[in-house]
Amino acid sequence: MTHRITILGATGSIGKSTAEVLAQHPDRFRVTALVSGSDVRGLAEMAHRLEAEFVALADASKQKPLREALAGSGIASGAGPSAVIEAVEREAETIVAAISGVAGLAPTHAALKKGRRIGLANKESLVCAGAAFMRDAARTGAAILPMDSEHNALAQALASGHPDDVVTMTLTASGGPFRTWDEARIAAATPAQTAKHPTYSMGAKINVDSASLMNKGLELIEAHHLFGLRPDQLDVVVHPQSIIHGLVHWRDGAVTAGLANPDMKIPIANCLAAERRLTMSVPRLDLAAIGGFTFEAPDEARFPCLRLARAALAAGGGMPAVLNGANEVAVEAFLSGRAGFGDIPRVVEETCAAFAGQAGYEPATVEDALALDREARRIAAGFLPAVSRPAVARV
Ligand SMILES: NC(=O)C1=CN([C@@H]2O[C@H](COP(=O)(O)OP(=O)(O)OC[C@H]3O[C@@H](n4cnc5c(N)ncnc54)[C@H](OP(=O)(O)O)[C@@H]3O)[C@@H](O)[C@H]2O)C=CC1
Ligand SMILES: CC(=O)[C@@H](O)[C@H](O)COP(=O)(O)O
Ligand SMILES: [Mn+2]
Repeated sequence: MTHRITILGATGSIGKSTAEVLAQHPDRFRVTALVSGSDVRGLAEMAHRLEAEFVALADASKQKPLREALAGSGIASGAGPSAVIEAVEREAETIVAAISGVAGLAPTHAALKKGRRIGLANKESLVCAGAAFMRDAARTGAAILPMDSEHNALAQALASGHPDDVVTMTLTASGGPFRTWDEARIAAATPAQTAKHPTYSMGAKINVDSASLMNKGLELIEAHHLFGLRPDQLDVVVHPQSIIHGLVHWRDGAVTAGLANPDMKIPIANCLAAERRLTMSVPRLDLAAIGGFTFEAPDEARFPCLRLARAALAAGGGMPAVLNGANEVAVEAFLSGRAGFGDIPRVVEETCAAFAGQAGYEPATVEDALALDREARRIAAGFLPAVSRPAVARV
């Protein structure tokens, strides 16, 4: 039977890697729908290539150019929030959730409410609304398949034993492009420098998160929700080679690790497979060629975002949503030149402190979590560096 796939975030790094996996199995998969933000040309080109049934852009102003780009193809299209929901609700066996940031939460949640199988790359959905999201998944029967490389490796390692026998889990971090830099150099880093990830080619936002180690903090929160472990059962080790992605430590002292070359096609293929694994044309892991693995403890003094994320996880309730919203505001400002790299942890810390009085508040629904996200963004924007205004000239 052909397996129908919908990709949310189709024109991004994960979306393109998913298309490469599908291209290796043209008889097995069919594309129901593709969704992106505003990239008309990229989406139309992909829709033609993958013979999608329907495409949607979140940007409602792009309806006309999208229709023109698809003219004569027979591919239906729409633009704006209702078109995105239409894409999600069309019949498909698996939805790949790969929109960047909390913008992915509402469409992913709409897929979850339909009880779909979800390949979840969009970690921000779980960070913002993890408890409500997982509760709704259990209620609707939606299967959440971890696509993030560490969580995918952990899910595979976990399958070798009983979940009640897990003592701890370790997530590995590449350490990012600034792993060996001193504090002052990190604080002055530029967007172009964050784009030089040592082991993966990824989108701009996750590149910044990886460079600040916020990505690993978000992943601890993601693991907490996916695997139901307490914060003290989750830790991080820096492993610059990105070959070991996650380790499960069992009660008898054994450790099961998930290894693979750093290539997102591998976890994506794992999520798209059914009972049997997909055959993938990817380079085989060659340990002798790699030569050695190294490990370091993460340095939370140089990378305070990891400490802040751990604190938000420990605080629980809505604090991870606040952390995530503040981080998105600060990262956006950094990427557009309105803030420095060193402003990111400061804005996140000040925003989390501003919400300390509401530490016990747990958003009961995804909508409540989104409301908290909006409020956190409003507060975080006030902590961004003041826009420099030209001095009034003497007349
Ligand atoms: N890249 C990677 O290797 C990994 C990524 N992830 C996670 O996967 C997610 C995607 O990352 P990545 O692929 O790198 O990101 P990219 O920036 O490369 O791609 C983001 C995608 O989301 C789309 N998009 C942005 N805003 C909206 C919106 N409001 N509505 C609909 N679509 C939107 C973009 O469309 P457009 O092009 O039109 O702007 C694009 O297709 C993130 O949550 C990230 O943390 C997890 C593990 C690894
Ligand atoms: C590929 C993937 O899963 C990313 O989330 C990756 O983890 C980023 O690398 P870092 O380990 O540098 O955060
Ligand atoms: Mn990851």
